[in-house]
Amino acid sequence: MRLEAQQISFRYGKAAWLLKDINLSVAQGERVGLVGPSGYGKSTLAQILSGYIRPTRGKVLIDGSPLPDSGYCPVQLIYQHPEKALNPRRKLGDSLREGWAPDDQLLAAMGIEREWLGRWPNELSGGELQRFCVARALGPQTRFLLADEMSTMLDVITQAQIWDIVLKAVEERQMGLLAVTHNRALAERVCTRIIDLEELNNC
Ligand SMILES: Nc1ncnc2c1ncn2[C@@H]1O[C@H](COP(=O)(O)OP(=O)(O)OP(=O)(O)O)[C@@H](O)[C@H]1O
Repeated sequence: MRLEAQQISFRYGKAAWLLKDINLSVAQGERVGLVGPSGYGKSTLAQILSGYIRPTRGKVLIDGSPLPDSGYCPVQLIYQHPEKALNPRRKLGDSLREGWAPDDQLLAAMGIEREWLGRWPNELSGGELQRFCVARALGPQTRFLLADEMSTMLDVITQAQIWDIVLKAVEERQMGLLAVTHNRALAERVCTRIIDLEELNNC
């Protein structure tokens, strides 16, 4: 199984081109780091690869077919800002179970307390919310996980716990991982290959 960006170009409205003729591919079981300076379009590319925004030109393919228009997307994006990824009008337990129902073992491993499931998103810290977003993205149909600065806002111990869970899931289920980060040391530690967006982009 392979996630591919073919000749992706993107601009926000009439602004200058942000991404031009990007080609990249992530294979099943591969862990790829996407690095590059701030503002170069890493998050935008991650949103294109997971189907949240459509490229101005080019295609995103999973095993040669476009991403599904509806239903559970096999490419799951974990945003840098969990508060933007959760519906403020849904209790956390309902948001968590949108795509699948994580078991108690995973919730405990993620440090998610049962009592939090009945709370609203504004009643938890950013780090606590991010644990929900990670758990939600690890559904059984996930084939590719895109982690956009997933752990930046977490303390060092929680960062390590969450990366440990994610890397175990990636390994056990042979998912592909694309980790967007400013932190080259982190990319070198967790990834099998590193792509620099500055080199990939033809703007
Ligand atoms: N919704 C939007 N509308 C217009 N411009 C946007 C939008 N989102 C991002 N941009 C602009 O696109 C550019 C790329 O943003 P993006 O977040 O993709 O970069 P990034 O490489 O992930 O940055 P960082 O490393 O700082 O998170 C920035 O100049 C940003 O201001």
